Amino acid sequence: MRYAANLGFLFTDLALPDAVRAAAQAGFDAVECHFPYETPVADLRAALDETGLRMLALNTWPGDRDAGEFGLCALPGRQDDARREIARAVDYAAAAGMDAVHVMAGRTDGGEAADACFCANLRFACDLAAARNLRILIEPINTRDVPGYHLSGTDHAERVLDAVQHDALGLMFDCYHMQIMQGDLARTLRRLMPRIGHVQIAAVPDRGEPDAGEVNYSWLMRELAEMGYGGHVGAEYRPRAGAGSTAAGLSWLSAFRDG
Ligand SMILES: O=C(O)[C@H](O)C(=O)CO
Ligand SMILES: [Mg+2]
Repeated sequence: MRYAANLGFLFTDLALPDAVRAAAQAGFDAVECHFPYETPVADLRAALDETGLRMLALNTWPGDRDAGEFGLCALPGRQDDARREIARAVDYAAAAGMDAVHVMAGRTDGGEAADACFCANLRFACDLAAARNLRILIEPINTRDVPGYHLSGTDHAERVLDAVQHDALGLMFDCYHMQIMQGDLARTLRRLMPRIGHVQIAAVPDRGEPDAGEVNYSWLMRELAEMGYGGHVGAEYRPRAGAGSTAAGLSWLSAFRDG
């Protein structure tokens, strides 16, 4: 299995280009990020070119997090803001040579208006992304960490994928969120494999290094390979000893690879 360092949580004591270099030094096969927008894309490209790593994906802008926003794309009445941020994310991802954009839904009342808004913005995003040879990802996020998040389970994600019906649209299956919300990870991954665009892991319940907690990821990664998943697995966890100690907590990487 190939592993990507999620630089939204790993090596965050470093500027993004240097975090890319640290991830390469640590032996990751790729990187992914959350919100790179303050980093000039030329600086990021230079680090990616220098290390030979690909940056797999970024997130659309979450909005005003101090005001409780965590995504704009399912918020009725915010279509202009959402589509501006989708366009910005697609432009940045294309310029950085990425594969995908994770379109963040946001906190809503969960009603039909929010879902219609989300699907319309996803169609906009998929058309924009497909023209740049990018994919769009949607990710169910657990409502214990993010109360009210519009997309929090795979049944709803499947309804959205069915409603949007676009080849560019895929499911980002974050095992941390899905273990909290619904469990049954292996069977759900196997059933949804044709629709999976990316997989992420972190320990449950503390979201730390994945070689601890209630999920046996060493076993699950072997199952994922057997299912035929050919993508990277995103290590999207918070190092227990702090971001400055990311490298010290990477014993799981070689252990998982050695199977
Ligand atoms: O938090 C997550 O798991 C998502 O992948 C994300 O990046 C939202 O910031
Ligand atoms: Mg995630």
